[in-house]
Amino acid sequence: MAGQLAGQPILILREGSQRTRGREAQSNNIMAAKAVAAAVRTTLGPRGMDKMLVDSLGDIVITNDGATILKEMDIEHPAAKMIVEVSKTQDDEVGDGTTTAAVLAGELLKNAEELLDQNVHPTVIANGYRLASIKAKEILATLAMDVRPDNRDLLVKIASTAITGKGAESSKEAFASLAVSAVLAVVNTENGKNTVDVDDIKVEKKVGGSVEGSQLIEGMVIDKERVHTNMPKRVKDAKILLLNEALEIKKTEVDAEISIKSPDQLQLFLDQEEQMLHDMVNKIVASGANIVFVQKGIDDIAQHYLAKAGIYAARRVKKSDMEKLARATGAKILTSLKEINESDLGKAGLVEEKKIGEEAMTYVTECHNPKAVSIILRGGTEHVVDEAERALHDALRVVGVTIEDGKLVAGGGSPEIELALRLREYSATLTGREQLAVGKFAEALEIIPRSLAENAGLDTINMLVDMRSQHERGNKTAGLNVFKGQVVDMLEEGVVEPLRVKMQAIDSATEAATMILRIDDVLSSKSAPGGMPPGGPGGMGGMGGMGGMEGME
Ligand SMILES: Nc1ncnc2c1ncn2[C@@H]1O[C@H](COP(=O)(O)OP(=O)(O)O)[C@@H](O)[C@H]1O
Ligand SMILES: [Mg+2]
Repeated sequence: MAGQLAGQPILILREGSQRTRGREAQSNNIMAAKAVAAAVRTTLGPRGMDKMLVDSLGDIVITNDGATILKEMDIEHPAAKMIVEVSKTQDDEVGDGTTTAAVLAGELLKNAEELLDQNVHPTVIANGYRLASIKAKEILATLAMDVRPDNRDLLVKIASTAITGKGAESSKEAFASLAVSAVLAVVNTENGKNTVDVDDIKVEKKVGGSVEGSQLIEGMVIDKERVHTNMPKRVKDAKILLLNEALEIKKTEVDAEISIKSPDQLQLFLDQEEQMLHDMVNKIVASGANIVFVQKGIDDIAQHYLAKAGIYAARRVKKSDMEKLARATGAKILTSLKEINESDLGKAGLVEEKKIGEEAMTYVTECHNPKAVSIILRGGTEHVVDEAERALHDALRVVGVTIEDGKLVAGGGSPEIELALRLREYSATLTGREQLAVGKFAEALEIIPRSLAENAGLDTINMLVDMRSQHERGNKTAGLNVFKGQVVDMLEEGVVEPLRVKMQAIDSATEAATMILRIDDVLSSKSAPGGMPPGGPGGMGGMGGMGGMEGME
């Protein structure tokens, strides 16, 4: 890269660096971002298709979830990565609407390009988009309806909308109801404000059975069995010790030498080891604990003594499970047996080993903290259980968000059509070129109902025209029944979503689109990972089994 000053070329970038500027840089970025959006667009809605993703090790993920698809795709192009970020932000903030956000961002950029072609300056477009998004959120707020935590039916509808088309289809109602019960169990109310942390809900996956066999347990379910068959299977009034230390003697270092000269000495050495283990167990017995969860290992001899003392013990318990057990039972996680205190023990009414299918698990119920709940997720194969888990995640998050905000909107493309209509009216009140940008923003929103129709194999133009005319007549919740191919009232259909999902989708899509638009210079050093690939625009590495880049317009 060389500039020209008094005939003397000035090198400002290291040799081998790449640089694209101006309109070319914009086109590159927009094309890459659009390609990513197009890749997930066919999954949108209840009748969207699934993607099969194959990673470099041959592991397969089959999913309909936008955030998961984009996360698994090995994307290199920097602008394309920004679209991936959009869906990640959406997932972090609200847990649903990840495809919507990415698709909307792609469409905003596509429409911006049309304006760029008409020589509208990117800054003007970005400003117009910003104005439009503020207005859109204002209008959206007026479309929202109140929902109270005790309106269980409505919450079930929200959960069920979130999981429509996500593999849990056959048992949608039961699954949605399970999600609602779980979330209601963990709601925190402080000063009249509800908060939900879905991490309080422990999801334990178990392959086998069917999704309908999934169940809610009031308490913790730990995927571990007791270590010794002589231990009790069922312990009432459990006093629980959580230990992050191995109940083992640290093995002597390989190069340390112990010189044992006679059989007596060896026996002495072994006796001593056994004594140390016995002492450890005695400390536990003295504390009054009758249940021990150990994050590390338990020596055979220690197991024997624990069983003799009538203590139920499980080993190699996951760190995250230890933390959840601590919260559920009020126990402290001890790092050493030295400082053991009765007050460090947790409490639960019942701890027992139960079988799920073939495998034994530990159930900790009637916990000290009644808000501890677990869901045991069943499904025929690993792929089914994994996709069910993603569906459950969406359901839990949307119900949680709705309980926190108390606001919902109709789905099925109805809010987007209404917003498009009203934004067009709003654009008429503006002057200058921002008006054009607001108009394009309105148009971009219609990509959502359009994709819902397209993915259902419906006549897109007819459906859109029908929806628009219903909204013009004041039916604000008219949307698409994708199964019947009719425009109907989405509230009556029970297709409802949290307000926050739509708000966030508009926010993050606008933000990413305007950020990409403002870039007019891409400098990438040769070796930087994630730099502009030599292939030029849309360079995406290893798309796995995605079948390349379909739907590039
Ligand atoms: N039964 C239904 N009928 C019509 N539209 C629906 C239905 N259920 C969900 N939708 C719509 O599908 C869209 C969400 O699709 P989804 O594939 O879950 O993508 P996202 O990742 O954006 O949540 C929303 O616009 C929602 O309103
Ligand atoms: Mg969804």
